[in-house]
Amino acid sequence: MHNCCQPIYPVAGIRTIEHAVMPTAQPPLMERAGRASAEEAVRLMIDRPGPLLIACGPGNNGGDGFVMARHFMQAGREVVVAFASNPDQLPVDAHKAYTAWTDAGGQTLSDLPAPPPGGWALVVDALFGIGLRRPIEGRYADWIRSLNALPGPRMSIDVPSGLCADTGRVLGIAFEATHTVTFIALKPGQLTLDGPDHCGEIVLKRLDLDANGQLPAQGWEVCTKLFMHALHPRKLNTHKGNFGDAVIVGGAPGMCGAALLAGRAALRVGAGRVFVGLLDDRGPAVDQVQPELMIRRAEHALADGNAIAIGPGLGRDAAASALLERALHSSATLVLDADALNLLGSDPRLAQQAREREAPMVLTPHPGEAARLLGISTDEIQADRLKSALALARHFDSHVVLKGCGSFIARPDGQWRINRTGNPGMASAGMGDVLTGLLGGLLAQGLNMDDAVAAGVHLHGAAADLLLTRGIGPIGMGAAELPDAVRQILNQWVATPHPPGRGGPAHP
Ligand SMILES: NC(=O)C1=CN([C@@H]2O[C@H](COP(=O)(O)OP(=O)(O)OC[C@H]3O[C@@H](n4cnc5c(N)ncnc54)[C@H](OP(=O)(O)O)[C@@H]3O)[C@@H](O)[C@H]2O)[C@@H](O)CC1
Ligand SMILES: [K+]
Repeated sequence: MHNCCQPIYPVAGIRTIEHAVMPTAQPPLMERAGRASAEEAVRLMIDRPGPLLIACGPGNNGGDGFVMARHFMQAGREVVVAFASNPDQLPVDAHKAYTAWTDAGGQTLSDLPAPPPGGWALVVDALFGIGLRRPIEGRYADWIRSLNALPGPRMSIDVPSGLCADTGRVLGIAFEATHTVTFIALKPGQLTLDGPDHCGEIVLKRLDLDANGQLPAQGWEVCTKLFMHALHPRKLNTHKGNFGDAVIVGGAPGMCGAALLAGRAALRVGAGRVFVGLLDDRGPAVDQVQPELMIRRAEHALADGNAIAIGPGLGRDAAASALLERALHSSATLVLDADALNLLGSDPRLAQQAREREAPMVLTPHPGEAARLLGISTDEIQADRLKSALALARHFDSHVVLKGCGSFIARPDGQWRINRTGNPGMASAGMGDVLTGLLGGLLAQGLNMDDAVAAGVHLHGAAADLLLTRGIGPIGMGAAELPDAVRQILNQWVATPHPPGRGGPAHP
């Protein structure tokens, strides 16, 4: 669990911070970055004798690699540096680092050497960092392919080469790191899409800079500190009326399970009463697993709650559309998911009503639903998930959760968050319905939208992570298994509101 929130900057923000501090920074930032990388490498090489291999590229990322190499050589460790570029074309700082390396007696090889008999103690990728501008091909692609095939730990400096630091897209081919040492601040591309698969464990080295002090961040990592102030231990003198009424609307024929899953999640997150409105006339009158749920016909349920979550298994027929229209005209706080989003994407009139709605609302699309809402392809959504989430939040003037690896929370004012809990066990049917129910249940209890969305998304992933520790998944993890884990985690959080975690600045 992360209990401190880190600011996250796209490349443009990192550049702004660098330019502000570079002229006066002593020691220079590259010296700090190279030393910090060396410190981390030492940790990874405990009990691993033998030389380390550092592959240096044509820019300042390569410069970090030269500084790192120098530190190891001065410490008496054997280092092999591969560098295929013209040193005279290195940028100023990297050229200084190259010269310091060769002045200290270091050499470079223009091609990757064969591994020594006992293998490399560590393979370091200092080819490209935040300056990657186009897909990698030719010699560097061959290098990355060879490096990825080597056994043992693999460390990337700043960003795995080939990974777009802004979007998490692989441009051509990307280094598959087991560890990434990143500088100044986290970057969005490390935390979403293909970023987590390529970064491995991420270690942040701030280089003694206060990024948020230099440039107030728009984006933050979701952590418990963001929302714990809104979750309180229960007083003794309480009753169900203190914890709100959540309404789930959905469950067309063949899809009742989706609405029930959402209802169960709303109960387990603490809603006082949960009503499930089903469209299917022949749907169950009672949920045998969770008989606490009050099941009724969808059109009768809408009036019951202060928070309405509409969409799970809703379908897209005229009855579904009419229910959505009624929900949009209600004064309840709304969660829109699944077919509610598909209806908005296909009916401009409903979309207009959603845009004009004044009461708080959150949309929780997966990439396919987001694509329908914006009238573009799923690939275009995934090409820049942050940009897509922010565009949706602006368009609908509401909070948006763009689900997927590294779910983004976007606000209409351009602020955003990214969540790091969760695991691939969640790539299964019904997980989105559970999130919808969690949000409905938290909003019914009176949490404001910022707190409810951050808490719901974080809790959703943390519950799946708890199941993983019990050997449940990732393969075969079921959405119905999540609500009980949600209850366990939430009660732990409330009992211990400030669990120990990494150090670092608190979110303001
Ligand atoms: N600035 C600072 O103060 C600090 C920076 N730091 C470090 O610097 C890194 C950023 O350095 P950077 O800006 O030099 O970019 P970097 O990632 O080395 O790549 C640029 C080079 O790659 C080339 N190139 C790009 N794409 C390519 C491709 N597909 N295939 C082939 N070539 C390609 C590009 O060539 P060009 O596009 O100009 O032709 C250029 O030569 C940052 O991640 C951190 O590690 C730290 O020391 C802290 C202080
Ligand atoms: K790199």
